[in-house]
This record gives sequence, C-alpha cells and structure tokens, in this order.
Amino acid sequence: MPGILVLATTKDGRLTRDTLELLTGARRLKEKLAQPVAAAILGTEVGPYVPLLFAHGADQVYRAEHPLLKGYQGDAYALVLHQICERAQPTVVLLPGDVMGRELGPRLAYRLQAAFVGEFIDFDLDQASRRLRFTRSAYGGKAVAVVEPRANSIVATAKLRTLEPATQEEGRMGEEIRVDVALEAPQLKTRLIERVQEETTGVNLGDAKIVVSGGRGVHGPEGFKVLEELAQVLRGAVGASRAATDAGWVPPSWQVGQTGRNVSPDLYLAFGISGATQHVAGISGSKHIVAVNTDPTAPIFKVAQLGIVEDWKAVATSLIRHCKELTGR
Ligand SMILES: Cc1cc2nc3c(=O)[nH]c(=O)nc-3n(C[C@H](O)[C@H](O)[C@H](O)COP(=O)(O)OP(=O)(O)OC[C@H]3O[C@@H](n4cnc5c(N)ncnc54)[C@H](O)[C@@H]3O)c2cc1C
Repeated sequence: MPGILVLATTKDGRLTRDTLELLTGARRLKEKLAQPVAAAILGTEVGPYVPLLFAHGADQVYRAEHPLLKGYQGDAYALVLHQICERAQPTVVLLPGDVMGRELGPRLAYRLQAAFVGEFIDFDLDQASRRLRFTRSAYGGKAVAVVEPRANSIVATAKLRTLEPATQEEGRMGEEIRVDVALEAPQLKTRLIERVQEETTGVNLGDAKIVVSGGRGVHGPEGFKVLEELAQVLRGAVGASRAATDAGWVPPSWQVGQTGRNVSPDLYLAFGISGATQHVAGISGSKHIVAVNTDPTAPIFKVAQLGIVEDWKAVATSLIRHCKELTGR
C-alpha cells in the first residue's frame, strides 16, 4: 500500500528532533491522504530506535543495517533509500531540510522519477484536484511560493523548526521490516576520510528554548563574550547574524537565517541586529522576539513583540545582573 516515508536520523542515542518534526508532517499527511506512515532507519545497530519510531507515529519501520551505513555517506544512503522506496512505493518521502536532505532529495527524486520540493514550510491537499500543495518561502522570506507537484510521487525536504516535534504515545506498536541491504564498497563513488565534530559547549542552537543573538551592532568578538555569558545564565544558546559570522567574530555555524540555521525558541533575543529579511527568515518560528537596537526605525522592531531602543551592552549586562540575582546562578 502506498504511504508516507520519513528518513529517521539519530544522535547521541536518541531520535533527532528533525526526525520528530518530520513525523509530525507525516502524521498530518496521513490524515489528508489516508495512507500509513513509514520510517526508514539506516545504520549499523538501529534496533533500539524502532519502538521509538512506532511510539512517535510510524506504522511501519524499514530497518536497514550494514557496515557501510555507519555514519552518513551520500552514495550509500541514496542507494539504500532507493531500495527501500522501491519496496515501500511511497507517495511522499520526507527528508530533513539540512545538508543531508539537500544532497539526498534531488538524487532520490531522480532515481524515483518523482517531483522534488525543497524546504517546504507548510502543505495542504487541494480538494478539487486532490493534489498536495506545498508552501515554500521565496525571495529570502519576502514572498511565499505555492507548488503543486504533478508527479505521482514526491520527495520533499521540510524546512527545519517549522513543524513541532511529534508527541510520544507509549506502547504504540507497528510493523518492523528488515531490509536486505544490497550495498558493496565499489558502488560508493566517494569515501569519507574524516569526520570533524565542531566543539560545542552548552545548549545546541537548533534545540534551544532561549537564543541570544548578536549582529554587527555588537561591534566585535568581545561583545559576543557578553552574549555568551547571558546565554549561559539563561541556559540558552548563542546565535548571530551573517554580518557577525562573515566578520569572523563567531563561527559560521552560529549564523541564523536564510543561509544559516532556522531556530524556533520560546524566546529570541536580538542584540544589534537590523532585521534583514534573510535574518528574519530563520527566526519566524520563535514564540517571542525581543529586539535591542539603537535605531528606532530598524526593521527588526516590526517582527519583535518587545522592542528596546537602547545600546545593546547596557541591556545585556543589566539582564545578566538581574538574572543572576533571580536565579542565583
Ligand atoms: C543571499 C543572501 C543570504 C543571506 N543570508 C543571511 C542569513 O542567513 N542570516 C543573516 O543574518 N543575514 C543573511 N544575509 C545578510 C543580510 O542581508 C544582512 O546583511 C545581515 O543580516 C545584516 O546583519 P546585521 O543585522 O548584524 O547588520 P546590520 O544590518 O549592519 O545591522 C546592525 C544593527 O545594529 C544596530 N546597532 C549599532 N550599534 C548598536 C548598539 N550599540 N546597540 C544596539 N544596536 C546597535 C544598528 O542600528 C543596526 O540596525 C544574507 C544576504 C544575502 C544576499
């Protein structure tokens, strides 16, 4: 039976938040298309994740284990996902809108002769045509595009942090399908030589409930030390505008926005950030935005629920002091 297939990924012994977001999308699709949700999990010892996938809404789990699937490798993943799709015959394949999804999506769509939709932020079923319509952000968030794929199968990447993570239902069961992986080393055109993990401390930017971000108005790397202290007191993560990352004040991985990370915290604090559309595109999932800027006409104030026209440092240091008093940290 055709269905919806989600690629599941794991980190530190858990399903990633990206996977849980995709499962939310798949469950919504299930309601619209009346088709089951399947998840594909690839790796070496992925058995423990199967019940978790059932608990988060998967009706079937395709379990593919092979030594060459240890860690992500594009060629291997594309080949095995294709094998799974040939067996599952999904109507829609959902992949995360990250570097992996951007690589795998078009490759898989080509192999399946499916339509490809990149980084959708929403979707609906057109009642008249009974076709899915995907909404994507366009022109750096200035417009939206609605795409109606005409192919019978669709491969789509979901823009991360636009869907809520799927909730867990203890004891929910499903069907586990062991995949007989046909994969030989010579099939892989590239070889992973080394994996370099960026050193990070504190809370992960993508998962943070509070993000403290700085822009060009922070005037240098020293300013970010103050923002790091504030983030630490608030148990949040530090982000940055592209102006700050391009200047080399902080690592590129801290960049928030259209060409950086999407964040969806409960609270986004923007210090010395003007609010260019490309930056705002990455923070639209935030529940509350507070902006501090000396320019009362800065566009960031249009998207902020609370705007403070003030020097960023005066506000940040005062916040650190008060939060320390309140929390005793
Ligand atoms: C294709 C493309 C993709 C892009 N992708 C991204 C992206 O992913 N993320 C991103 O951020 N940008 C992105 N950009 C760049 C974006 O257009 C802006 O140039 C960038 O976001 C500006 O960063 P900023 O707000 O820090 O700097 P500015 O626009 O220079 O703003 C600095 C702000 O600081 C304020 N300020 C100055 N001094 C103080 C002070 N003492 N206290 C408080 N406020 C002060 C100023 O009033 C000003 O509003 C992209 C651009 C392009 C063309």
